[in-house]
Amino acid sequence: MNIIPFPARAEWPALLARPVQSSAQIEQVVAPILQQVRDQGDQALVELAARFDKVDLTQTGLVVSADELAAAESQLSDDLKAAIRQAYQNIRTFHEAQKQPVEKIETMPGVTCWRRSVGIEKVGIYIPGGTAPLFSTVLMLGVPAQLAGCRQIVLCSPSNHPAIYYAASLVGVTHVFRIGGAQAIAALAYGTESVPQVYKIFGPGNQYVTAAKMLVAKEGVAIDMPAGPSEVAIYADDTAVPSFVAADLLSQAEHGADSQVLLVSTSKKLVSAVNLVLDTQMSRLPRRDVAAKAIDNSKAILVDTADDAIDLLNAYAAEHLILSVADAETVADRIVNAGSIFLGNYTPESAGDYASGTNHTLPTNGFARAYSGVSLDSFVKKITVQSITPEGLQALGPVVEAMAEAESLEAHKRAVSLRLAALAEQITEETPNETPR
Ligand SMILES: NC(=O)c1ccc[n+]([C@@H]2O[C@H](COP(=O)([O-])OP(=O)(O)OC[C@H]3O[C@@H](n4cnc5c(N)ncnc54)[C@H](O)[C@@H]3O)[C@@H](O)[C@H]2O)c1
Ligand SMILES: N[C@H](CO)Cc1c[nH]c[nH+]1
Ligand SMILES: [Zn+2]
Repeated sequence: MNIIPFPARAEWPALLARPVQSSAQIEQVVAPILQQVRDQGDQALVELAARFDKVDLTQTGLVVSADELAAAESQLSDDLKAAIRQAYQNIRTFHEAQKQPVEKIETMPGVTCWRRSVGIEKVGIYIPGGTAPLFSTVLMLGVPAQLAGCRQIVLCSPSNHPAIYYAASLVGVTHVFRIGGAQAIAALAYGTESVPQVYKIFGPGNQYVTAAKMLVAKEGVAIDMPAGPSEVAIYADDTAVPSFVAADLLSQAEHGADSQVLLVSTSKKLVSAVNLVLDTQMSRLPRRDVAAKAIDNSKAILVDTADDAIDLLNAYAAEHLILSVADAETVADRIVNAGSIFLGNYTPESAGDYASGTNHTLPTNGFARAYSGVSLDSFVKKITVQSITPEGLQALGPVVEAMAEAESLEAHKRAVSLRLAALAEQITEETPNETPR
């Protein structure tokens, strides 16, 4: 990996930029795909699958049948099924704990407000499968969808790996389609003869998938967030183990040539040791060509102080941030921009990718400055409810009347005034006339 001395702040934006195509370039490819699916529906999906995925959907069909889903179980080893079930359980436990009890709040006597969480009725989950069948993503999206009570969970993936189908059954997916890329996002956004239109689209994917999500979001379909090519930043000092650091860097580099990894350290010795093992480890990877390209896009940055490292990491806003430093928890408290943080030498990023319980669908390309990763909340809407007693309205009404009048919204004011007048009349009727003696 290229070793770079601590750069001047003016150089940070260029240095920390991800190796992705510009949005204008990628939209030129993706926009016509979206339009084709919108115009031609299923026929476009068949044509685009042949062009980009080299599959003939007229032979296999677009829809994955209930029988195919059920057959997946017998195609997996018992060990893999047990691992998937354990991951399912951990992810479920972590996401279930995100449920919040309904709390009714009295803002004034007689004025009560609360929020109800309601699962989004129809959601689409995209499962990447171009270069690797990411069945772990089925758990990451399906578990919170299931816990939220989403009624329709529509899964699209270009991969037909049985583990995707096995995990889909575990999380209660309702529809499965053999489609990938921008065309799958378009099908979920607009609907086709076979694919139901959904209200919100979730899931990671390559640059085409991510650009398609961003484009359909402009047209009113909700999306989780931009979750593009994977990345990791590692902040390591002399307490880090070079072979662990190298393995963590390669774990995200092997996702794709457009991935990026970053090593930040105050120790030249550590960086050199990591670089040495990195080459050896990389040469043994089946996906070494992909990883090597990602490593070419990557950097090791030498910093003078911990403060510089923390500033740089906050500016980078990594999808994943590993802190392999002596005081990892203290450093973590000072991180304000990251998708997910991994503390200490024995918390590999892969644990979060598969099975610790946290969600691996995370913002990339600096979007962690403003977005969170997927959680249970991503799959629910919060509906606010309020209830006001007559006494409550007598106290609150004049506040609303004064504000409505100042905004020149007479009907708003009247909606309160009429009720206050009716209450005043009732009170007069109910009060017995006092006869003077
Ligand atoms: N941020 C996250 O949370 C997260 C999680 C998991 C994976 N990822 C990332 O997801 C990505 C998965 O990418 P992938 O490619 O393996 O699978 P993918 O399923 O995202 O994309 C494959 C699809 O891309 C389309 N495609 C390929 N080349 C194209 C072209 N030239 N023009 C138009 N469309 C084209 C094809 O239709 C294909 O089906 C990786 O970059 C990985 O790092 C991110
Ligand atoms: N690292 C990916 C998120 O960027 C998630 C993943 C799935 N499988 C392996 N890794
Ligand atoms: Zn990964």
